[in-house]
Amino acid sequence: MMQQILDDITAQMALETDRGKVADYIPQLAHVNPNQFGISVATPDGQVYSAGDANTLFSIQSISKVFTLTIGLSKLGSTLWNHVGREPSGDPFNSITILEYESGRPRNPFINAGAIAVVDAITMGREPEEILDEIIQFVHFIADDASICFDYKVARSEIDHEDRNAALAHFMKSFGHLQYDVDKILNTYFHQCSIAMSCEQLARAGLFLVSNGINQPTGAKVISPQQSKRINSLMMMCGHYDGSGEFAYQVGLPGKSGVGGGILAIAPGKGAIAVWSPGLNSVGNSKLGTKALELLGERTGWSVFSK
Ligand SMILES: NC(=O)CC[C@H](N)C(=O)O
Repeated sequence: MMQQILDDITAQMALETDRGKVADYIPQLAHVNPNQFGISVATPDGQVYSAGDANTLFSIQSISKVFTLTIGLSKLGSTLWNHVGREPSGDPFNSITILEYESGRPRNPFINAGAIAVVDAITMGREPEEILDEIIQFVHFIADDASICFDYKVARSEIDHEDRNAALAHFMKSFGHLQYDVDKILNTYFHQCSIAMSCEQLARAGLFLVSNGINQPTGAKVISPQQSKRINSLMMMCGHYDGSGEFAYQVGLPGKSGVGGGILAIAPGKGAIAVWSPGLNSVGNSKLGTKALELLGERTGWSVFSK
């Protein structure tokens, strides 16, 4: 049944001619072939269903912000919210405007400024290498896969074109809102965004958010039930930036997108869905990925707003 749904969606996506636009402000991502599409669903009973290019590695980009938020919440608990807010911004992911009105405190952990503030919060005096080691080990733990690694070419490409993110970070620092060296924080941030994963790996990594903080197939206790619920609610409200309302309306699931064209969506109690197609819509979210999740929602009835 699930396999059939994924095969049907993949066949339908192959017919799409308008596939969106690959992110080119990170030159290394501009080389990715836009004709690719993959989808995987991991369920708490340990099954993984896949179709299309589900084993191809892609740059998870902002989906990594879910992982650093999880690390931040487990390390700092509710004091994390001294560093970052939890309201939707209604602005693009790299916008600077509200930062000035709100004294350098980013609206939420999923816009770039908020994710940079989370990196600052979890730095705790350490060098980027140490924090990155913690982040990648955490990803290995939740995905139950030690082969996952950074894509250093993508990270380098972002460092070479860092102006906007550097502006956000310096602006926050000018308000006293970042504690550590901006270059080091950005170095960590760009590497976390460069992590390369397949849909299968990403769907498995999302399983802890399906089952109240526990990855059921491995038994790994990742985070408390309350924190898991809260991460899901942040994904619902803020995971697609200024496209979050539309995504909630069309799909009805907590989700987090990245400019690499991936989306991780969580159907609590049912499954984690990872979808990837590199072409983006006008607000920087995967065009076919969003469409595929709409179709999946229709076929499965997996929306947190329906029964
Ligand atoms: N939306 C995204 O995926 C943005 C992440 C990207 N690394 C950036 O900072 O611009």
